[in-house]
Amino acid sequence: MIHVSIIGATGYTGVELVRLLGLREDVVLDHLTSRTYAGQKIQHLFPHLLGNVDHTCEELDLEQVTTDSDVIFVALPHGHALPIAKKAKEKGKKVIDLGADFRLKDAAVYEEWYKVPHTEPKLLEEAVYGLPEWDRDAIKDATVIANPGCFVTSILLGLMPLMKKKDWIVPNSIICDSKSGTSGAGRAGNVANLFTEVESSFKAYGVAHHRHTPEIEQLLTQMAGTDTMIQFTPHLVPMSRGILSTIYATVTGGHTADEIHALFEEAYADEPFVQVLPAGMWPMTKSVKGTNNCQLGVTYDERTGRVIIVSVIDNLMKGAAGQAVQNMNLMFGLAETTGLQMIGLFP
Ligand SMILES: NC(=O)C1=CN([C@@H]2O[C@H](COP(=O)(O)OP(=O)(O)OC[C@H]3O[C@@H](n4cnc5c(N)ncnc54)[C@H](OP(=O)(O)O)[C@@H]3O)[C@@H](O)[C@H]2O)C=CC1
Ligand SMILES: CC(=O)N[C@@H](CCC(=O)OP(=O)(O)O)C(=O)O
Repeated sequence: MIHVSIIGATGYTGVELVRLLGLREDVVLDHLTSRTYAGQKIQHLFPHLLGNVDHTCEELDLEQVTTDSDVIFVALPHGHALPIAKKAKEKGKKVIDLGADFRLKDAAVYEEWYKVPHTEPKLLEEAVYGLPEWDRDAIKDATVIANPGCFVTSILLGLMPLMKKKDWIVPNSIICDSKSGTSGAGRAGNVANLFTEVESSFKAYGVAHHRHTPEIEQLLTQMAGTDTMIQFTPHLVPMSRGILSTIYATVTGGHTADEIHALFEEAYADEPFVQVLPAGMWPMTKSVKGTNNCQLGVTYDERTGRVIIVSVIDNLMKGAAGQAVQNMNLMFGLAETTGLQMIGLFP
């Protein structure tokens, strides 16, 4: 049995973790924490859990949580995972942080983009970036996992086969244009995410300064082995879940559309959660809703010399809770797909 606590269980990613873990026979949910809803039953706050998860939300008692649980999922705003990971490490327990506190390897870069001091530089050094398709062996041995950002996951999976080839694309030619549903912004009240503001509308935000930019560049640089800079623009679209990223890059000479498509098919042939669509097919967010899947469409435009990749994920699943559970499975020596194999909803 794996003993689990979820810190921030009443947020969108926290409650998605409850959905994924609540009925697993190999998992015991010890503590579900929330400041606002402490003392209330989670199934009354979220009726989709009725009859399945009978826990009452609690204030965080860090001593208790790190005594009782083998692994602690932290689903809090950035900055808040640092003391939790410190205590868990002292007690020999594992942490999976869904936020950004352990993603950027350089504490100064984290402080510049997130505007909070990084108080755990040693843990940051030890933390493993939790993208299984990139380095699942490192995840198996990790004690602190930095679960990747949602936009970041869609973009990294879209570019990884090409980056690993080192010289198939011009590194600084990459443009990532991403669209997210509003659950990406979390559950906390915010005027910009009101139905009246979002409905029938579509807008760009964070243009030229979104905080996922350094995270994407850090991983692409590792994959390619050369400094890589990208242009990243996120957009907000009126849907609850889902991310669609359209990625463009200039291809170096001599590669054909068939060759590039074959590269993607081969790279992901054994990956349980990445599906490369047949040439000429393009993915849609609806196909991955509620699943841990990433679907990719890819082509090469010989006229412009650019590769075009379209990548879709569910931001709360492969972009957050699903990927976090995939990481937990790896850390505990389970089949990576445990509790995560599902077909999407349609329509
Ligand atoms: N939404 C998404 O698609 C994704 C989110 N993430 C990351 O996951 C983390 C959680 O995101 P999400 O679930 O969307 O966020 P939500 O805003 O939906 O939930 C946040 C949770 O944290 C608690 N919380 C909020 N503020 C504080 C605080 N100051 N101190 C302690 N607890 C607090 C809230 O409950 P209460 O206030 O009652 O304590 C709530 O349970 C964030 O770091 C986010 O960046 C990562 C990938 C995708
Ligand atoms: C639509 C929306 O607002 N999305 C969020 C990104 C999702 C998120 O929570 O950020 P992390 O993945 O880094 O944790 C944003 O742009 O800030």
